[in-house]
Amino acid sequence: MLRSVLRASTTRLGVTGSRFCSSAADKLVITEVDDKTGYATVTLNRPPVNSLNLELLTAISETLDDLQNNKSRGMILTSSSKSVFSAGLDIMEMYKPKVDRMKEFWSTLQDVWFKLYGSPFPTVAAINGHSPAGGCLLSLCCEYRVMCQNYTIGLNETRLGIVAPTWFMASMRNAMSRRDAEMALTLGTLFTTDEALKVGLVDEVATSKEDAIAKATAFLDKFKKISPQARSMTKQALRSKDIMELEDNRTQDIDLFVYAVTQPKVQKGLEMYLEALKAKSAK
Ligand SMILES: CC/C=C\C/C=C\CCCC/C=C/C(=O)SCCNC(=O)CCNC(=O)[C@H](O)C(C)(C)COP(=O)(O)OP(=O)(O)OC[C@H]1O[C@@H](n2cnc3c(N)ncnc32)[C@H](O)[C@@H]1OP(=O)(O)O
Repeated sequence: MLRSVLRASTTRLGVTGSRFCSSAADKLVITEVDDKTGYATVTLNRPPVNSLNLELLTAISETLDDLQNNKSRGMILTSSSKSVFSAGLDIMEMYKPKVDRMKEFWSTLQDVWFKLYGSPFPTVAAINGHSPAGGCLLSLCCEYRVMCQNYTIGLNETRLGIVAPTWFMASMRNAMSRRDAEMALTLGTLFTTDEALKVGLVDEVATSKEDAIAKATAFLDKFKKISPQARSMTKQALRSKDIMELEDNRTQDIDLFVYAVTQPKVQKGLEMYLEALKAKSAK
């Protein structure tokens, strides 16, 4: 039985909420902990497409802190949308940006990556909708991915004329073969669910969100008889090279992001992309 709500994270207005004080629908991230298993289901809740702006990233980051502080037994990451897991980074954070906010935005994305990619507790993404770019990154940070049928997933940055940072690339390389990752990253491939299964970008296919959560739970159950400490030390050792690489280059990575995104050519590209998205949604 799910009991809500472990932590009421940042609201859509960007104000930190308190425990149990307002309805889950107001929260950017909803955390529910199963009494029996101790697993937390973390639901991204920023309609319409869970695009990752500063406030949503802050809420995710705070949620990950809470789970770690509460010695979580496992986390399932999913979405409240019926058709989108996450549309990736909120393009409005990069289009005509204010530099200070942009730096905070990127630094918070780095925090989320450190906390999720390096989390001591086991993590699964129940991908119940499209998952391009930053959405794909969130799922790649998890140890296991279960994806519902008939959606798309991938790091499609090159299709937008931008370059995925090296730590995005490392996260993909950790899940699939180097060769497939190189092809996927250079082409900016958005895989269908079945294609993603074939290349190992996802581990299982589900018929519904409920089925995805059930399969995610079954994955977490596999660790019941494994020492949590031995498990987390093994995971962190395997991922430590990627983590240290970004730790050593955090500031340069932020500077490079600001430099790249503020280039007139990139701004023009983002403008055209936004226009195309708006025109599509207006149809
Ligand atoms: C070395 C460094 C070098 C260079 C550095 C440069 C850059 C740094 C790297 C940055 C890495 C970037 C990562 C990213 O995540 S970029 C974002 C990429 N995302 C996408 O391409 C997805 C775009 N969205 C879609 O394809 C569809 O929306 C989606 C997810 C399939 C859902 O489709 P649908 O349900 O039909 O919904 P709509 O398309 O109608 O969208 C509804 C509504 O949302 C707006 N929207 C969608 N996606 C975004 C987004 N990512 N950001 C902001 N807004 C978004 C869309 O415009 C609609 O708005 P409207 O007002 O018209 O309702």
